[in-house]
Amino acid sequence: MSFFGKLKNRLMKSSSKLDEGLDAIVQDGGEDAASEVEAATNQSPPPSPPASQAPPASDRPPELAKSAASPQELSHAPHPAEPPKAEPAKPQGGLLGRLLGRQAESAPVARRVLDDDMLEQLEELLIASDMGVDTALRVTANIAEGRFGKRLSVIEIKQALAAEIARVMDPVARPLPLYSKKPQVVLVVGVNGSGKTTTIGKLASQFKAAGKKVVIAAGDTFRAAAVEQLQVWGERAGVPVLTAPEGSDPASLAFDAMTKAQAEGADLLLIDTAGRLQNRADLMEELSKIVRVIRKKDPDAPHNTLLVLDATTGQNALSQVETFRKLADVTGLVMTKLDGTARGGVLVALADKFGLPIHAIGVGEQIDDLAPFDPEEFAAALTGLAVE
Ligand SMILES: Nc1nc2c(ncn2[C@@H]2O[C@H](COP(=O)(O)OP(=O)(O)OP(=O)(O)O)[C@@H](O)[C@H]2O)c(=O)[nH]1
Repeated sequence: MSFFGKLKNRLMKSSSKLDEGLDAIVQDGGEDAASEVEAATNQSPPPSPPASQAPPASDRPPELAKSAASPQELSHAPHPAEPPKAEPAKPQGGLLGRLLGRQAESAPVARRVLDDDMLEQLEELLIASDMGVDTALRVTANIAEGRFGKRLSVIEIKQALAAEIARVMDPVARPLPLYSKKPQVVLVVGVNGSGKTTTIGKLASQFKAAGKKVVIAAGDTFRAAAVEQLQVWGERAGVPVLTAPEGSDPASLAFDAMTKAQAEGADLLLIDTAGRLQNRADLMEELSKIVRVIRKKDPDAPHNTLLVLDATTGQNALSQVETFRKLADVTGLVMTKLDGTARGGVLVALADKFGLPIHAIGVGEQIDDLAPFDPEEFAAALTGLAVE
């Protein structure tokens, strides 16, 4: 199954929440437009990205190019600002109905005038989906522009919402940059349980599969279980994992790993770190010592500092970004566990508030459940617009 298919299926909780909420908002104060011949389905194509911001297909990583809608599909998609064209209803009356020349009436499509009341309900729905107050207000204000006072169907609102979400997310959708520098050092930070180890395993395996030589340093030396878990991932990926005795200095392990990676001509060195936020001063010192030590070997290292966030923590992810930006020079984000959470909206809030690159998202525990972040796919999946 394509990653888009997985994303769509696994974001069901978030999208069904928005789906149902939008349905309820339109029904509440909506009028049935039974006279309009329009297919009552939410299976419309994903909205086209805003023309000014859509990246050319050639700029996308191959994984995304594969899963994104084809140019033909996109060219058939209605512009988010325009209501979709009415499609002739298919005869549904069954054999007898057709023999008798009768057709089932096409299901009526509810519409509602976009007024202040409806905008307020929309804001509340977006806030409930973890988009945060500021972002929810901005998104609804932009949806209202050019549509205020118009009668909208659920599909039209979803298309407008998806287009707006994609517009917010587009500037932050950046795959992990790869440099010619060897080894490229990637420091991975985040609270315990956010998915650092799993993300390192997935990244290692994907880069290895792409022909890169990868070394992993199990820098959370305080948790034997974390080290063991990383070893399992390393074995799976066929990547060496450097470990140190429990309780030993992670900076010294990072130094050894850097030495090994340089000696072996590795392309990538992934360094896991501890995530104990209980004592921020200790953690800050630990992280800055790792950085100091690896800079003795390469003054530009680490080349990336990835903050791994767990989507199920919702708004808490925002405060984690604030905290870790103080502890380390965070250069990009990875959001894990987007599967099975109703809190996917937090990614929109993160993009809107911090503008940090979102390099990848995780939608499961398997090795291939990590992919570059695609704003249009995400927006379509989150709003429930996506189709196979
Ligand atoms: N459903 C789902 N689970 C995930 C995802 N990423 C990680 N997990 C699970 O989340 C749990 C914690 O992940 P870890 O990778 O151990 O997190 P960590 O940040 O390394 O945690 P510590 O080792 O405690 O520091 C594990 O059970 C993973 O299998 C994801 O994208 N989706």
